[in-house]
Amino acid sequence: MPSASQYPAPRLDSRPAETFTATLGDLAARLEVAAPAATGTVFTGVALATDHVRAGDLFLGIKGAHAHGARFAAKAVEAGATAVLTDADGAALVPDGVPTLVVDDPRLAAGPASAFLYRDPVASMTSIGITGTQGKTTTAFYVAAAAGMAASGTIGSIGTTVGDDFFPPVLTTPEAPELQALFAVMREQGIGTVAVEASSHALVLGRVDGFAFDAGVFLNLGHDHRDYHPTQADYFAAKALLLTPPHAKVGIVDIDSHWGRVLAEQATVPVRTTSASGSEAADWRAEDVTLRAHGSEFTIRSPRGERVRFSTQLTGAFNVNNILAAVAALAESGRELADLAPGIAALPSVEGRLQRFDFGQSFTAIVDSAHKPEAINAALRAIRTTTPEGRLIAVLGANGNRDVAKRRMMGRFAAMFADVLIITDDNPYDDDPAEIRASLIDGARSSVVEITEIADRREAMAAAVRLARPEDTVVILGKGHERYHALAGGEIGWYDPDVLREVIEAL
Ligand SMILES: CC(=O)N[C@H]1[C@@H](OP(=O)(O)OP(=O)(O)OC[C@H]2O[C@@H](n3ccc(=O)[nH]c3=O)[C@H](O)[C@@H]2O)O[C@H](CO)[C@@H](O)[C@@H]1O[C@H](C)C(=O)N[C@@H](C)C(=O)N[C@H](CCC(=O)O)C(=O)O
Ligand SMILES: Nc1ncnc2c1ncn2[C@@H]1O[C@H](COP(=O)(O)OP(=O)(O)OP(=O)(O)O)[C@@H](O)[C@H]1O
Repeated sequence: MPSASQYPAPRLDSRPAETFTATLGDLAARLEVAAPAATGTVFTGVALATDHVRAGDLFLGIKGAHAHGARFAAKAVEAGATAVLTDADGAALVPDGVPTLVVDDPRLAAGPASAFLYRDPVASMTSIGITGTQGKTTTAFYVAAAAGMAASGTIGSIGTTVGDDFFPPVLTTPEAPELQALFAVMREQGIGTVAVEASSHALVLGRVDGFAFDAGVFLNLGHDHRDYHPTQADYFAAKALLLTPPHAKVGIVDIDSHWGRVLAEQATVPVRTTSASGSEAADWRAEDVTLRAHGSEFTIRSPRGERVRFSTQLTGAFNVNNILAAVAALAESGRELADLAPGIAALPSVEGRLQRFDFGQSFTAIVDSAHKPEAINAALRAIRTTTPEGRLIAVLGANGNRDVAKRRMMGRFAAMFADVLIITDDNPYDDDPAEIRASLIDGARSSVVEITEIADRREAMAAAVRLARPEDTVVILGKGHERYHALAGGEIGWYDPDVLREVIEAL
């Protein structure tokens, strides 16, 4: 059987095939800044990291947390950059004779400059931006499925899809030069709809500047992703940026949570609200919801009173919220509600999101990417409520080099739902793996649960499948779509579904 552990080699380049050209003078006019001396200098691409520079690029010298990017201008020119865009401090670092355009804030110019070079590619398609602590990836795939997968694109933590083509992920939301280049590739491929996960980092760092999404979706706000944001208010403000002009033409806000209701009041773009819990105040509602182990069925009611029955093969009440948001975003961007149901019903799974596998085993086997407390809570609750029979056997680890304070809580949430918990390693990097496992076990002890510690991830998965009876569910948490296992000695290739298949076949 071919291994699923290799990303399919992209058939496309991550930059458009057509050569786009612009001059520094034209760009200065577009950005409304003083023209540089070398106005006629031509550039054909944009890059903000020397590793990404191709011949003919404009290199963006941006002040970062560690260094001023303009320090690397000489390296960028060596790699083929024809010009540099930077601020006044950066200009002093650029070698003499290199054509340089000076702006106040080069990071904020990255989006507009890239969109300008590629002739505003996203304008030719329906674009949906999605933010929230949980559900971005799933909602992006629902948008693409509803609009027709073959003519849709998604950009997010699983990577970038362009119809059937695929690019592995670098960041959840790529930096603006890569994002705009991907939009240009999508335009060349005839993509009609694109769904983009907008992380809070991306919103703050201007990665989605330079264009307006047709609709910006806000799903929810938890505590899981706070490392970069000092307070919850700061985290909320970052997410709320998506619903601030010029980022989105209309905002779709899920008001089933506190922060959604706050945002619906505060957003400065026109807002349409959604609710899957029967809120009369919502413009878009899900009604008559039936949840099953293998998905759900419900009716979506539009603000105009239309009612269309939807179904999904994906588990979890939260997916009703995700579908409602995806559907409202597309419908508010001009799609017919009734046309959206077949694609949603046909979506078989989203990679690593409560993904079920049938390798011929008698029990239910699931792989899920949950690696933070709230996501573990949501995933295991969804399995437990829709599969009350049988035992839930969960395999759990925690990443090293981050989230130290969250490990006990991860163990605690897992133990609330699992009958058997197998604690193992999940990207320990150079942290002490035994210490990570001890924190998880410490948190899990607050509930009565059978806990086994098996450091080796493959052995842990093998133990889980050996324990499982036909009525049981085995869930492998943490990696989902990831293709690596990061150990102290370095990363090794790893794909949980492949290992799961191997340990099941060895039964
Ligand atoms: C915290 C954060 O977001 N950092 C971003 C920031 O890095 P930085 O400020 O540390 O950059 P720096 O090291 O000081 O370098 C300054 C500049 O010099 C450039 N440089 C540096 C060295 C060199 O040899 N050549 C070169 O060109 C860098 O590309 C950069 O433009 O600017 C860089 C590019 O300008 C980003 O790539 C980098 O994202 C890093 C890779 C990152 O890991 N970001 C993560 C945290 C992130 O954005 N995550 C979110 C999801 C979060 C979530 O789901 O919770 C995401 O959207 O992926
Ligand atoms: N609307 C939602 N509300 C609460 N939990 C959700 C929601 N949607 C998905 N989840 C849970 O969060 C997990 C991650 O979902 P998904 O990958 O779609 O979110 P994400 O925002 O893209 O997260 P990440 O950036 O970590 O990949 C799912 O497996 C599920 O357990």
